Amino acid sequence: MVARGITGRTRPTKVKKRENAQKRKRDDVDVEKLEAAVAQLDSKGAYSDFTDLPLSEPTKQGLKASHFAVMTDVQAKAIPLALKGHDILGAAKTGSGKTLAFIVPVLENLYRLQHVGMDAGLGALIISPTRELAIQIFDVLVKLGRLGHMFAAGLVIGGKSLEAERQALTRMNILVGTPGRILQHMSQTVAFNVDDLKMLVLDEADRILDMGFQKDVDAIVEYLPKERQTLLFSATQSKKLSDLARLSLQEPEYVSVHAEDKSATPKSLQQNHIICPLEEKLDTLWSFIQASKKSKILCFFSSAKLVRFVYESFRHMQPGIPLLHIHGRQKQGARLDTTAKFSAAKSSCLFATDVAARGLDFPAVDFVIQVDCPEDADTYIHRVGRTARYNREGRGVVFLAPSEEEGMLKRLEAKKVPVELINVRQKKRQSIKEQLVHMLFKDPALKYLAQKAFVTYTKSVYLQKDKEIFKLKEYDLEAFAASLGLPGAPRIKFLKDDDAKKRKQVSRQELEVSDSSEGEDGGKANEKAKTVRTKYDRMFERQNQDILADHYQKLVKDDDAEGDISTTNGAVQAPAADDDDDFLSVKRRIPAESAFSSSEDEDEGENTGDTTRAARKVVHLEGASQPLIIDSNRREKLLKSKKKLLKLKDKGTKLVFDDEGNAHELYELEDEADFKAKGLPQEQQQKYIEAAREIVQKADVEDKAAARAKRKEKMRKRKEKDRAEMQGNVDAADDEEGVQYEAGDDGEDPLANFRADMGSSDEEAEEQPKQKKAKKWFQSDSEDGDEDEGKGRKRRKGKGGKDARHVDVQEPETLEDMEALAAGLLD
Ligand SMILES: Nc1ncnc2c1ncn2[C@@H]1O[C@H](COP(=O)(O)OP(=O)(O)OP(=O)(O)O)[C@@H](O)[C@H]1O
Repeated sequence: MVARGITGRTRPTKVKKRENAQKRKRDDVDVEKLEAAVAQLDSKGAYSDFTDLPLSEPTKQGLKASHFAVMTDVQAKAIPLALKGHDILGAAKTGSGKTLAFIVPVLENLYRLQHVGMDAGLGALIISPTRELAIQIFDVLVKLGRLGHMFAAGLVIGGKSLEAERQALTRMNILVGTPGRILQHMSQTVAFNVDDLKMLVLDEADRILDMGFQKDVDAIVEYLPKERQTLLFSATQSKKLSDLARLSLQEPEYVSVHAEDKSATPKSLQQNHIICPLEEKLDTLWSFIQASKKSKILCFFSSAKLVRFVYESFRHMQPGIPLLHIHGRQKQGARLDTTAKFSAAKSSCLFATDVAARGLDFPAVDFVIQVDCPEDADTYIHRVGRTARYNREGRGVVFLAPSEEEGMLKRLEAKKVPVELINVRQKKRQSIKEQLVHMLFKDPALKYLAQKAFVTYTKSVYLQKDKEIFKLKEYDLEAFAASLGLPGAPRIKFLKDDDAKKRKQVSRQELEVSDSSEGEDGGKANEKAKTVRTKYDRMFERQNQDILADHYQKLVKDDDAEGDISTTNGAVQAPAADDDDDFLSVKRRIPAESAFSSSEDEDEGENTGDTTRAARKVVHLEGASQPLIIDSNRREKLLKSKKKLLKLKDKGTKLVFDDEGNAHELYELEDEADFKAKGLPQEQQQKYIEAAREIVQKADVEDKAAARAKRKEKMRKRKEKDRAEMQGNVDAADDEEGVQYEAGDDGEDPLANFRADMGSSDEEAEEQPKQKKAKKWFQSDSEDGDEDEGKGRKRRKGKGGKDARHVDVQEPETLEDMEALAAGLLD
């Protein structure tokens, strides 16, 4: 047999061509003899050894080399039937050798058909529910066929390059794989030819045919020829007609070797159960492991997260036995590594999900501990079947919560599984709760894992079909969370949703009641209607909060936890109005700004339940007469801004100092007695006004004289300057020949006009450069915009000299100026 390991497990053949040809000749002779022998075979005969059966030389050699001599019951019954080409529905206890019961017929039937070589195509397809089991089957196939068989066998389980598998698939005669990957190749690999398939085998058939694989398996079967032999094997076989129809079984033979047995599990298996509340599971498991450090233990949990949490936390506590873990979310390499390690180990503890429950043949497992209750009796049987295999001894212990006991035992009894109650020695039970709390406190990742473990466990229980066993309300989830080291039970969305749905129903019913009883009890009904979810409830429901972040935990008051717990206790409660208030009244922390506050005091007494009032605070500012009340976010921010705070402080007062250096306010009130001694108030007022007027008049005369002197001086300077300029211009004109000033129509020099104006009035001449400014004062809006008129005025002025209506004025500076200006305008 050539095991062309599609997954890299290659065993190259170096048989020479000549030797091959000789072998084929020999095989042909063998096949003829074998066909005749099989035809003679009594399919229901009593055979005990493999040698009793008409098997090919290579198979015989393979069996011998693997030390398989005596057949197990299932092998003795199933192999003769299968050799004769019957479809088989085989059920036998765990560890009873079902694998050989289908591997031997596969090798033999294809051998007799000489379905071998590249051109033959796929002759047999073996489907397994898990990768690990597929690998195990492939190994048995290789082991048995390695001596002399010429088949090419392959393994397709995913996790490897699809392309590499494609290349090898076309040459395969026997293929082992998982449903998903097989279907992928059937639909995508063009050269994968299954048209001539002779045998289809389903190991753990009940699992492969159930909901999880239904679609894939149906699709695979569609690709296969109807004329084929089909073998189904499992420890827990269903005989559903619908399943048989789906697989086109033709008059199948039922091989149920242990159907008459008292027990559905191996006799060498000792089975017990203990009553263990959820919150005591980890303590009990830890104590058990501590007491069995030399054993090989396999522990089953209901979720991958729980497996990871227990593995990680127990590892931290150094149990003194090698720990391993396996679950479906691990990478293929890690899973294979773990199975190999556990198989090879003498003492070890493997934490696993049900991915390791079926078919895996770990040698010499001492204990199977079902820490989480299995979903049904079949799962129990498969799990516990990892020990006491092929007549070896083994022990199974299942932990049952008080609420699970009755239901589970009933199911086990119905399946003929004898389980005996034992007690845990309380003296030997160690509590690891404190250690877990400490570890979770130090390691947030572990805490997160614990939260996830809690949620997935709760979810798995919630989703269990058998409600006679799994009653979520009966578990103390708070205590369970505490036993994982968690400070409280994480809020669970599906419970919350469930709760919300129930609450909705309750409130709807209440509303209906209130509608019908309106008028009678309307007020009360309204009050009840208020208990419908608030926007905060809805807000929290919107979050993806399978697990809540810490700050949510703090924000969400205990009502949420109570909500969950109340569900578990069977009481459906609408949240109390107070709870909402609790959420709203999260106290605001106000930073102490010592630089600005001389004293601070919490105004707790003002807490009226209103958000802002609840956080009210009074701050006394230095230099402020009024205390500052902080009762809003805006005011809180104000405390941080020095600039804004300055505005709140009082303004300073201006002081004057007397000769002795004493400070006085600018306006100080006179002593009343002194004031009265000076006479009546009216007389004093009159006197004050007269004195003030005298001072003002005197000051006015002085001011006017000073202003006049200043003006005269200014005028004198200007005249001197103009005279000097005039003199300079004339000299320049005399010097420069050809430069003529253009005369007006009347022959006047334009500059002459200008000079004449200057000479006409000293005052006007003085203000000439300030014309524009003068205009500003007296020009009306209309004049300002009337450009044409201004031009016309200039024209008139240019032609006829000075405009009669035009008065050039200077900006008035004193009262006298104003008077002079007014007089000029009137003229
Ligand atoms: N005829 C035999 N003689 C000796 N050992 C055998 C024989 N048949 C099977 N065994 C051994 O018995 C063990 C269990 O076999 P196998 O895994 O086929 O059991 P199974 O019935 O498929 O169990 P499960 O239901 O758990 O899948 C294996 O270790 C196998 O090597």
